Amino acid sequence: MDLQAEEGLSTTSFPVLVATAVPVERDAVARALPGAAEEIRLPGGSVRRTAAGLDLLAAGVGPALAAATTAGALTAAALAGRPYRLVVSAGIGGGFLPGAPVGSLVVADAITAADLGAETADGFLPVTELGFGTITHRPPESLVRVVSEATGARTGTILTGSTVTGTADRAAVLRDRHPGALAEGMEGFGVAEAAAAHGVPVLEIRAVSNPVGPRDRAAWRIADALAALTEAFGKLAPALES
Ligand SMILES: O=C(O)c1cccc(C(=O)CC[C@H]2O[C@@H](n3cnc4c(=O)[nH]cnc43)[C@H](O)[C@@H]2O)c1
Repeated sequence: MDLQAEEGLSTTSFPVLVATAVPVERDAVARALPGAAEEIRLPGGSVRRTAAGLDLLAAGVGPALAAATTAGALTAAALAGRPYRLVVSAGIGGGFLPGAPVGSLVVADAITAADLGAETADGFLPVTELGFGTITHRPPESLVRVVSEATGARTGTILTGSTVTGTADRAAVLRDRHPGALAEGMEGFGVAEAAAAHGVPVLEIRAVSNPVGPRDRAAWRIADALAALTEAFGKLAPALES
């Protein structure tokens, strides 16, 4: 169905775009939202429009694909005359212990690219120190507070990387560079870059499926984290609508 033809279906004319990485995360968010939903085709993907006024997008794994897909959805909505008023990057993620144990929820007060820069003989230099771009997007404080109060989410930096941390050494490096980090994912910064390009505020919410550290795939609690994501959006959707 054409996006423009869909005008007026939503409960709000300025809906919220929720970008997850994969369909199971999108479906976990959808389970929290009662009422009919409709699939809207876009170039490079599709958006699930819910009666709650949240459009759900499985934007892909990793910052580059997530940025490209999110930018496509933002552009399509703007061209259709119903631009999004907020973008939410949501999904499962790694949690830094002890601040963010498995099963907990984290909302970002800073969305930071952990590996965007250059290695030098003297260590890692972020792109900002090379004179380019940005490595951090800051969600509006008032919205972060709304999410935290509605869901009980812990507030801190969520790091974005193209590689899932898999060793204690790498986790220690990240802690050292980002003392405020509570969680790690692979999409938040990409989604935030797309939102910033459209002048739309962004949030990132991660349900913790595994600790950040030595890789132990068997210990990942993906089902529990997806359930936490559903519970969070059940509380969040009414708060975001208001
Ligand atoms: O290592 C594996 O065997 C493996 C199997 C299934 C999935 C993965 C992923 O890497 C999924 C990445 C996916 O989930 C988010 N995520 C979850 N935990 C973390 C983490 O500790 N660090 C970074 N990202 C994480 C991420 O946003 C991706 O969308 C691996």
